[in-house]
Amino acid sequence: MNLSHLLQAEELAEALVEGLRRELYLTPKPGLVDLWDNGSHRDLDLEMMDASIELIEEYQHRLLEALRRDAPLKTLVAIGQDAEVGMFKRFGTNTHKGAIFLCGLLVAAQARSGAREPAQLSAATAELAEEFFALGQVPPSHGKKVRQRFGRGGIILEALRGLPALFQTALPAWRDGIALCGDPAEAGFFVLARLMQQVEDTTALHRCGELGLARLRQDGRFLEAALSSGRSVRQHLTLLNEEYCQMNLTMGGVADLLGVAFGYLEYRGELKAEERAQRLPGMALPGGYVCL
Ligand SMILES: CC(C)(COP(=O)(O)OP(=O)(O)OC[C@H]1O[C@@H](n2cnc3c(N)ncnc32)[C@H](O[C@H]2O[C@H](COP(=O)(O)OP(=O)(O)OP(=O)(O)O)[C@@H](O)[C@H]2O)[C@@H]1O)[C@@H](O)C(=O)NCCC(=O)NCCS
Ligand SMILES: Nc1ncnc2[nH]cnc12
Repeated sequence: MNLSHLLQAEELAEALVEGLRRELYLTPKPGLVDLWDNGSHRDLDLEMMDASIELIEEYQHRLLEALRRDAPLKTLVAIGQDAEVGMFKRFGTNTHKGAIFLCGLLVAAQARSGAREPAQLSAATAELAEEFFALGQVPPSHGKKVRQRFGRGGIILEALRGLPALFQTALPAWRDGIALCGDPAEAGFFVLARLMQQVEDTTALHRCGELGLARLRQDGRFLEAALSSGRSVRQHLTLLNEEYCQMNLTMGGVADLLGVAFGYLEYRGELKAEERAQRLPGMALPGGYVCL
């Protein structure tokens, strides 16, 4: 394995873990676990999600170690599957199932390709995903049921297309959000709003069917419009959270992609640069995350 590619992959892995934390602490988020509540998740809480991110950090170390010794793809897959099983055993539920896969794919694609630009990494990710899915069957899952029932692609199509939600939705959304709101914290919500409009979230579909997905789209559009016109969205997000809890609606796929997007922006130096420019106060949260 090329040493400089490997170093890039190590940096990316570290940034992705940071990104997942940033997603978790972004508050308020409808239906999702955040600093204020557990959203529509009776089986999750903040402490558990924090511990789950630590588990992803350990998983990334194992993955990087395998990449260092040029292990074949089937070994990387086994490490990912092991992390997935370990997560379920430890927490009794799926905390970051999508994130394990997305982070593993991105880190391995970065190590393989040494991609410098998003478009290159997207292409390398698509290529790796194709090899990955050619290796074997995905076990029965909520996502599988949803793909069969609603004909939606979920995380698998997302990966095979080279993560357009990250490279074509979230990255431009961050830059648009910064240009419009001039504030990294608000720009984070801007990314959330765009992802809600674009992602075929199989968690939302599994829980609430097409109506659930349509609801994400509609609320994402409203949020984007509100943020674009400079309105504060906090109160509205809090109301949405109450409604999502009543409907049992959530958006685990959007959450994972948001975390991965924050991580990738961090890796590219775009996130910290904006925060420094704004001189955001370091909060009493690990890593100085911002709670709105
Ligand atoms: C390929 C696999 C990841 C399997 O995917 P599949 O879709 O078949 O399985 P799911 O169980 O549905 O898991 C996919 C998770 O991905 C997230 N997600 C959903 N939609 C999208 C999307 N459009 N784009 C990206 N990501 C998406 C989502 O994860 C989040 O939600 C989780 C909670 O989901 P769920 O368990 O359904 O939740 P509840 O409704 O709460 O369930 P109940 O408690 O009510 O029962 C949460 O964990 C978030 O992370 C989907 O869950 C995979 O199996 C695989 O092959 N893995 C290989 C291992 C690996 O990573 N290898 C290394 C790669 S090199
Ligand atoms: N904040 C969050 N709440 C619920 N599920 C998630 N999966 C990833 N992040 C999540």
